[in-house]
Amino acid sequence: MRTPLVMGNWKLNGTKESINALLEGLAPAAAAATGVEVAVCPPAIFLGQVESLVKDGAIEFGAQNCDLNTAGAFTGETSAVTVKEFGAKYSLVGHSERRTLHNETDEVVAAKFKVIQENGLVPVLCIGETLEEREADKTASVVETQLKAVIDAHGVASLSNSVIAYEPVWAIGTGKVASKEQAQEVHAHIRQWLAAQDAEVAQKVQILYGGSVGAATAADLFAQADIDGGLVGGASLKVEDFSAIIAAAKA
Ligand SMILES: O=C(CO)COP(=O)(O)O
Repeated sequence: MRTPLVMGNWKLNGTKESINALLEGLAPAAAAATGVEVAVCPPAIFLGQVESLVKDGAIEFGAQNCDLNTAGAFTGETSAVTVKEFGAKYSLVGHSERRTLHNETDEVVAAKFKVIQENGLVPVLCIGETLEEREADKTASVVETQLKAVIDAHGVASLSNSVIAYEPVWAIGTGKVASKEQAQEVHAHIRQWLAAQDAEVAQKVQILYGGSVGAATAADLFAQADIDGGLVGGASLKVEDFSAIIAAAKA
């Protein structure tokens, strides 16, 4: 059995005050969600603040991105070593906004995946197709290529200590959530494709769905056989919505 994981990606949002309020507000839902892991990924500058606010362990946290380098003359970057030092468990890698806005190729994503893992963090590998790719019937090949970049570089076993987040680009921030059937179809494909290479890894790895997950859609999505939770953007910034999404992950 895979543990359900509900993770908030706060992107470039939050103030000291709003993050205090958000974590305080989420505490009851996180505490009530036995058997569900809850995590948040704040902007890196807030990692220390989040660390000091989640001491009871009901909420884990992670970075949204780490640099390829862990120290040195890399102005403006975030080191996986530092993220780990602040007590984080996870780092996202390959989010579509990084791929698009920061030109992160599959090769860069694969290299970052390794740096994150080598420094004791669990990479959350984000993959997914654009609308154009979906309409051209390329969804399966796009996600396979994105996974293959990591497998070719580091072996399929490297995925056993990671999380995969399927985030169709057309569903991110658009309010157009994939239907439960659409999402399950891709999740099942990912798991079958992985199983052909390593059955154990395929059974173990959590595959999260991301893209306009909301309080109204979460339960149906999370009930699908191959959907192990969610990576939630906008709705994770609202106590009421994210609390309902956390509750929806409880079997
Ligand atoms: O990008 C996402 C999470 O990483 C999804 O964002 P939204 O939930 O705002 O669509």
